[in-house]
Amino acid sequence: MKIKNICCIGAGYVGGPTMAVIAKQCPQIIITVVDINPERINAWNDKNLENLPVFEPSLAEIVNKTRGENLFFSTDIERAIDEAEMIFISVNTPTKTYGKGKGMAADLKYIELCARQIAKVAKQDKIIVEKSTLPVRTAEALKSILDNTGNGVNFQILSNPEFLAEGTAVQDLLNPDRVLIGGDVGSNDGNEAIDALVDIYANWVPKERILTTKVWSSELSKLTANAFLAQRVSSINSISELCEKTGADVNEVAKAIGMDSRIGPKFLNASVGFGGSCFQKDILNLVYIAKSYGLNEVADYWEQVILINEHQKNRFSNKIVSTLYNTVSGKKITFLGWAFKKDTNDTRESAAIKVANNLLNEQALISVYDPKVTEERIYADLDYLNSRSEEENRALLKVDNNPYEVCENAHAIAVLTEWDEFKTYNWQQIYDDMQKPAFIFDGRGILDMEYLKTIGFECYTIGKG
Ligand SMILES: NC(=O)c1ccc[n+]([C@@H]2O[C@H](COP(=O)([O-])OP(=O)(O)OC[C@H]3O[C@@H](n4cnc5c(N)ncnc54)[C@H](O)[C@@H]3O)[C@@H](O)[C@H]2O)c1
Ligand SMILES: O=c1ccn([C@@H]2O[C@H](COP(=O)(O)OP(=O)(O)O[C@H]3O[C@H](CO)[C@@H](O)[C@H](O)[C@H]3O)[C@@H](O)[C@H]2O)c(=O)[nH]1
Repeated sequence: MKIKNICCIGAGYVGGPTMAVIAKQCPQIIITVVDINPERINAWNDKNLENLPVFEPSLAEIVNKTRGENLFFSTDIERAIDEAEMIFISVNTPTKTYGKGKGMAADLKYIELCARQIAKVAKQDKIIVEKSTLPVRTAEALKSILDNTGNGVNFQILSNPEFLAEGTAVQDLLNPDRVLIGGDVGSNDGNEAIDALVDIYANWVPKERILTTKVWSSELSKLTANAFLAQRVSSINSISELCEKTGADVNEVAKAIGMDSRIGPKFLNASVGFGGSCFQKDILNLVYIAKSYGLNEVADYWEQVILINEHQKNRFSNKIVSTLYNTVSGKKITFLGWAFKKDTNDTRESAAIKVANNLLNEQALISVYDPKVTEERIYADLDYLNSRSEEENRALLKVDNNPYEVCENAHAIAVLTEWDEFKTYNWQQIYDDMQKPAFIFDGRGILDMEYLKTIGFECYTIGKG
């Protein structure tokens, strides 16, 4: 079966870039990305490409080329569902904030709403593709809703988890390490559905990189991949603390172990802690699933990855306070970076939020500069914590869009995101305009500390004794 019309429900960080790349690589397929949030859809349709809701290198060029040709963004969800032969579900699956599994399990209410809407509208057979990250065996629940509430049409459910990382989304989508497709491999209809999705990816992904599995393996592989990646970050971060005590250098340790081909060099950058919308949420979900099967040792093992990450963020803010003579009350501390990593405007679970909150609890005055994150977003992140009133957050934390002004009169600078531009600043000028001693805390290990010391900065880098 050759797919000619695709609908993607959810126009977020995954739905938008993923569909833009499929549209670019498959001009023969019409793709409509729909969302319940009209502001998001308007932003995707904005003539000014600067206003797209997701910033990713090269994304605007691809949207510019495909939008209005074979890529469409719309709020008319029913129509898009009706017209599509294949529907990707790419809605958010955040950690539950209420009820059973609160703070651990994935909240599947948005997924269920999608399933019910598809069931209501669909009048012809459809292939449903889970693009969102879901707990293992969600496909079963989806199938039950679709079959029991639908109009008697046949639904095939595939799991096709997305492995793109933000900041490199377009590159990752164009050149994925692998594409994973789980389906009902035991039935003809299941295999036909799998083949239809394989055919789409085969337009640009070499066949040997398209892996087909049972649905459950595919769903669980996504959670497992994120758990392994985050585990590497927590492992090196735990060693960073030991480096600081012993005089070892975490970069040297990372290089030395990474040259072992069994370990490999990637994902060994010590940092102020991992952020992003996925790692924490997906590991908590894995822990919850393990517990729900009574596998307490398995759950405890993975939970430790999160605990080390919390510790690393707290350790960084504690270091700032202790270095600044045990008080930051009334002192200006400048944050360079707020996004959870460079080359994205996404701030979900960014380490900067937790570090800021800790320092605000100590009555610090924080000023933030990030090249891509808006003031509105930064305040929304802080307000969401409910630690203090909105007025207090605005009084204690300021946002500045000039990197030099934001550092003026600061007692300390903290680097929270590894944006490349921070490396090329005129650090002498920044030093001259700061309070003395001028402290700098590099939470990302990107600055040339030897050079900064010659200027006169008092320097701290994570993992350097
Ligand atoms: N962000 C990433 O880098 C990434 C990578 C791989 C996988 N994932 C997974 O992909 C999924 C989506 O993540 P995201 O970052 O794109 O989330 P997001 O919050 O950016 O986007 C989700 C969108 O879905 C919309 N939505 C929710 N319910 C809807 C409904 N019933 N009908 C129509 N639209 C609806 C929301 O309005 C929102 O715009 C999650 O499961 C996530 O774990 C994310
Ligand atoms: O050596 C490293 C590597 C990463 N990080 C941090 O870890 C977080 C996550 O980074 P990254 O994995 O690059 O970005 P994400 O967009 O969160 O991507 C992860 O989460 C996605 C959502 O599930 C998956 O699709 C990707 O494969 C997976 O890498 C960020 O805060 C990074 O700064 C480190 O501190 N040190």
